Amino acid sequence: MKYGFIGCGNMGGAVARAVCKGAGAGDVLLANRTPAKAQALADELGCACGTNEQVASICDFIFLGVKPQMMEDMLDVLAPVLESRAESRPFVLVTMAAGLSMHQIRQMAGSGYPIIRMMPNTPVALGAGMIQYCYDDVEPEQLQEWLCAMAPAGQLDEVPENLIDAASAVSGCGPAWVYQFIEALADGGVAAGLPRAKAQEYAAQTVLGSARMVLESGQHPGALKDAVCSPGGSTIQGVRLLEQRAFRGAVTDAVLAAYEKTKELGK
Ligand SMILES: NC(=O)C1=CN([C@@H]2O[C@H](COP(=O)(O)OP(=O)(O)OC[C@H]3O[C@@H](n4cnc5c(N)ncnc54)[C@H](O)[C@@H]3O)[C@@H](O)[C@H]2O)C=CC1
Ligand SMILES: O=C(O)[C@@H]1CCC=N1
Repeated sequence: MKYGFIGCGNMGGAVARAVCKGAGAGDVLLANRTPAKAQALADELGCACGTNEQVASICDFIFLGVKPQMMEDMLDVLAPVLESRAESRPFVLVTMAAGLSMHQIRQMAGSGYPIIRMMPNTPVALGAGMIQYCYDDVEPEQLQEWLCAMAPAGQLDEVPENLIDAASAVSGCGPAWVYQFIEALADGGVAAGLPRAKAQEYAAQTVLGSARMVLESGQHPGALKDAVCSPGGSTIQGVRLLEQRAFRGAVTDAVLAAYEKTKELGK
């Protein structure tokens, strides 16, 4: 079995979904503390389900999808399993844990195994994720194989490890704040008289289309904003109000608060 997942929650489950597309479900093995959760996802994706020990024993890429605070206890149990196979059947650890460095994961796993550290986000579930990654001691063929398996997850960007925490605070956490914005935009529409379902559709499609404009036009977001604001029109009144309420400063501070907390998780 090539790809194994330990922890199939919101993020591990979304990545497993992508890898089933990229590598084929027949090459994927899922494990979770509550086995029924892994079983339900395995049934849906058409892949296999097993135990942490099985993933650690037989998979070539071992995705670690548990919370950072649970990583040490989880790996403590698996360290002897990893050690006993390392010589005969090498493997790559793949961590997605916020705040934990490759060095820390290796210490917890018991040795300096080849490792990929990635920072995905939940839109990975739809193939629309943003994933930063870095690695150490991984063979070029192994990396290529991993990149192929991960391709259906979304945009992959290699970065030095010292940028992962900052990236996590933008694209790892960012979906939560975008959902808050969509909810608020829809609430405004409902307040102005739109039915809820229409308000939500209009808000979400607006965020999707605006994001595509930024990515595909290459224009600065400020210039794109200016193109919406007619002189003496309605939009600039909303811009004025959001500036009064320190909208952009609040978002920037949210990123920095998340960045500081991410660094704390690694201590
Ligand atoms: N949720 C997100 O948007 C993102 C999460 N991450 C990272 O992904 C990792 C997982 O986070 P989530 O999926 O959000 O958490 P989650 O709580 O949804 O999923 C964690 C899963 O691990 C299972 N688990 C816990 N201990 C276990 C053990 N000893 N053995 C096997 N399974 C075990 C839990 O039952 C649960 O299903 C974390 O390290 C987090 O930092 C990274 C980027 C984004
Ligand atoms: O909130 C968290 O800790 C995780 C890391 C990035 C997104 N969610």
